[in-house]
Amino acid sequence: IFSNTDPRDVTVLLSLKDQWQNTPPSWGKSDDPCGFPWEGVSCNNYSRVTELLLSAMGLSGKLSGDIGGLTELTSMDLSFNRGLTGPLSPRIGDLQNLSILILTGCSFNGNIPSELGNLAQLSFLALNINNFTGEIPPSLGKLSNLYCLDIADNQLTGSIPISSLTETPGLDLLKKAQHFHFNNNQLSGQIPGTLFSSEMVLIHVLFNGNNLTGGIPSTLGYVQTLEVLRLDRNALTGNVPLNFKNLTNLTELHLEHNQLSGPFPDLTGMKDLNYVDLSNNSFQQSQAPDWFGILESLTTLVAEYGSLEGTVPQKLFALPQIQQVKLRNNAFNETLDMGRTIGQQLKVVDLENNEIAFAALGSGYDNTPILLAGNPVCSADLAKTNYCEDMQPLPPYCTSLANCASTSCPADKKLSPQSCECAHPYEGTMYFRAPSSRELSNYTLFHQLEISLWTKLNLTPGSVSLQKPFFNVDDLLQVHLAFFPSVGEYFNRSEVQRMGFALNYYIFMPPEQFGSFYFRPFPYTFGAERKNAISKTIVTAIAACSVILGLLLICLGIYAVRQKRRAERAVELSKPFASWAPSRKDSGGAPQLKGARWFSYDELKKSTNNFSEKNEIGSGGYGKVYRGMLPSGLFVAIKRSQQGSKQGGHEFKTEIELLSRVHHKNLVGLVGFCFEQGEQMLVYEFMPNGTLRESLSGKSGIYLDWKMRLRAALGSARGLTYLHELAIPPIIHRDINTRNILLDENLTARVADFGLSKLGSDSSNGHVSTQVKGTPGYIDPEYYMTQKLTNKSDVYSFGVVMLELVTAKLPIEKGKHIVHEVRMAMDKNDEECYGLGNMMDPAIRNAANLVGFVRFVDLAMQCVEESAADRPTMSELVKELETIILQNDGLDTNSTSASSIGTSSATVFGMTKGNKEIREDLENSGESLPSTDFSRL
Ligand SMILES: Nc1ncnc2c1ncn2[C@@H]1O[C@H](COP(=O)(O)OP(=O)(O)OP(=O)(O)O)[C@@H](O)[C@H]1O
Repeated sequence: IFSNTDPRDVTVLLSLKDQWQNTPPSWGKSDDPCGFPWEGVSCNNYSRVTELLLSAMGLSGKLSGDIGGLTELTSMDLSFNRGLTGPLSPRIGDLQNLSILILTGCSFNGNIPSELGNLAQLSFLALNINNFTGEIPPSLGKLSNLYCLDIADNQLTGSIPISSLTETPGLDLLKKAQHFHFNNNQLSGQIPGTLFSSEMVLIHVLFNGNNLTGGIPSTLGYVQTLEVLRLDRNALTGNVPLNFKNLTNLTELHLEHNQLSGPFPDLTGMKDLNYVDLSNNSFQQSQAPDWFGILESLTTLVAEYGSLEGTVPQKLFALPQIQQVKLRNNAFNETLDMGRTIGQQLKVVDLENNEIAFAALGSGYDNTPILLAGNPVCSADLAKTNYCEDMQPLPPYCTSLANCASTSCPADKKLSPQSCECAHPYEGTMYFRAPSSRELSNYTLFHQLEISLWTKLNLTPGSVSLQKPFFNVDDLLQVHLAFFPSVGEYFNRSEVQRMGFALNYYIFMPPEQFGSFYFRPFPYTFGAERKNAISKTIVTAIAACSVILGLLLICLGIYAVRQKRRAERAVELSKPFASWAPSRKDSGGAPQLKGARWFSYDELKKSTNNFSEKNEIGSGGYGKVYRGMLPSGLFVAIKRSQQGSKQGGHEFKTEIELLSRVHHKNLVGLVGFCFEQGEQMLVYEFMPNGTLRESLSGKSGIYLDWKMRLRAALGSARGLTYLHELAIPPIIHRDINTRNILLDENLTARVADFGLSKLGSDSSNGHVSTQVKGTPGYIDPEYYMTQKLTNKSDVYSFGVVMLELVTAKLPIEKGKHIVHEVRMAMDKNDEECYGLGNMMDPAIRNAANLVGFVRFVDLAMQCVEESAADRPTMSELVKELETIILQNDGLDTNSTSASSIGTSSATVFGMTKGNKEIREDLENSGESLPSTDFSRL
């Protein structure tokens, strides 16, 4: 029997299936996990399994050595399957192609196998939240490509291994690592001085919650890239190194709950520091340092249980970002004078249990709780005032169920805030490591989080419930979340998998104020399994048929009522658009569109021949795409959103307002939109010559020679430059790939699909408030890890596009990433092909002279530099591409139309299409076009 799966891999998967309980229902339904896909299994063109993604599937059992047989595996994610137990087999070290290994939130125990050190490709290793014991294997130091090492929340003991002269490896060799997450273990001994050096690029060093002793090594001060440093809750002694003040990129510093001594730390140079906690140490008695009043980014200053004396500096309260000043249990003893100007964001000043005898408090900060209980002033001037009482904090935020009146649900279900119906939500806890706000009752902030969750997880607006946020013992903001299905009571497996993936792979990014996070889902019981149980009961209880029939009728009744409610809800949801229809006089809510117009549903229906299959030209994340012809004869591409991808009315409005403002010859323009009869459609200019990918794969019949590829690169780079630098507000595309670069009738490259784009940030640090997924293979690894989105993330994706132009290969083929492959193959001594002879697209390899080839490849490789700071900007890229094009016979760089190069008839082998040809296509396909339309041709 023909099978699409390599028999070796079938054997391994069958063995896993036997060892595990609760595998997805599709497992075992066929003997061909690639061909008749088993959920969570992905394969390459060579029938080998490359991905095993089974996060939060409720799996239980062991992971035996058989897994070592999946030798082409590049990604394995078994996270949050609490039932997975037992030790990790050393054979995991046989997975030579593994790049991502995520076993977070399972119950694996025993030692971390030292064989993991053999996985030379590994870039992401997450073993956190398990029961691993023993020491950190020094062999992990051999993982020279490792980007993230997360072994937090285990029971690891021993010291942190470093390399030695006897050639034992150690973690000091991990020069590419950006994340050392070792927190909440039982690690002991000193933090080795040689662990850190100036060559390292660490962003997060999380060593909190261990038993580390000795001093903080001054070498940490050399790691200039550091952004978050957590050494709290250890037993560290000695002085804070003097060179700490040079860590100018640090945003968060936790040194609390240690036994540090010496002078109070000097953090003067930390201009980006926004959160600092130095509480519960043994620093020398001193006045408050100068930096209290000069760190402009500071939001939270905590230095409780110390021996600061003298005055609390006035300037501290005037810092522009300051929200919390927590200095209780110190020895401040002079008059408290907060001055006239206080920061707009100031939420709490806690100075309880100091020795303040006088306070000059004006009226400017009536709304800021100032806690002074336990100071002499409370027995004198301020006695019996609010300042001296225990303040009751406002209740924390909870998603409102006020609309659902007093509806209650059985114990196993919960009330959906969106439909007010009882359902089985997908639940979990989200932990935020460094939120910039400490306000737990802030409606706007938490509601924004809900909106970003339902938008990015493709859920119905309002279907996220967020309960009682609080700061836990680790000072992480902990939030309970429940996601409700849009239809019915249950999510299906692929929906749960999709949400789990988005939340665990940082594809979802919360609003900027929340910063980095991790998510721990609760096990989910799927509806189908329940139904199975029910159906067995039915079989054994055939005699009760009539009762069941009766029940069914009742269900039908309930269904009808629900449908009615849902319809009412849909009407309600579209209310913001009621004023859009041109017939309405009220234009208060009308979108501010520039050059795009409103279409009625009937108009678009007619233009696509009733959305006929023949008019379908593709489909993507948003929904199906149809070709349509307007009465004017203009061809358009109509993107019709499918059920899951519909947005809230206001969001849709904001999006089209944004899209309609963007006009550039290298961008696919928005012609209009439709928001009617429950439909959301975007109408774009039609690009008759398909996508760049279709040209490179030969599918569209359009052959692009070297010069045309250069033009395509320049054109799309110009389009992107416009988005980044000229659009107001600036836009980061976020999903640049060769499917989103289209070719118009002149073969000019036009960047499309801003559906995933959101407003770029005006601020230079490039944070944005929401995040969306990009396309695997094109996603900037730095963005992926840090969740900080900048224009440079587009530059990375564009670099991948440039490599595709050279090789015609997909960015990930046979589990290998194009960037890595090109980097390995590059050979500066090979003047002609730069070492890429075997990788180049044969269609251009044999051409006589590829002028500027080496420069082009170099440029592409700069774009895909690991660190965003090393990549060029889009406008720099445009200049470089123009220079390369000029080298090519002094071509006119003003034309970015690929066909305008050279003698077009000689270089364009395939037929390119213009409007006329499309019409002919339609006629030949026998498709009926509205006669009125035809007469205008
Ligand atoms: N303006 C257009 N003109 C012509 N064809 C288009 C146009 N826009 C999209 N298409 C076609 O429709 C297909 C689907 O496009 P769409 O943008 O919805 O998805 P995608 O970019 O392939 O994937 P994703 O939504 O995941 O980014 C494209 O591959 C392309 O063939």
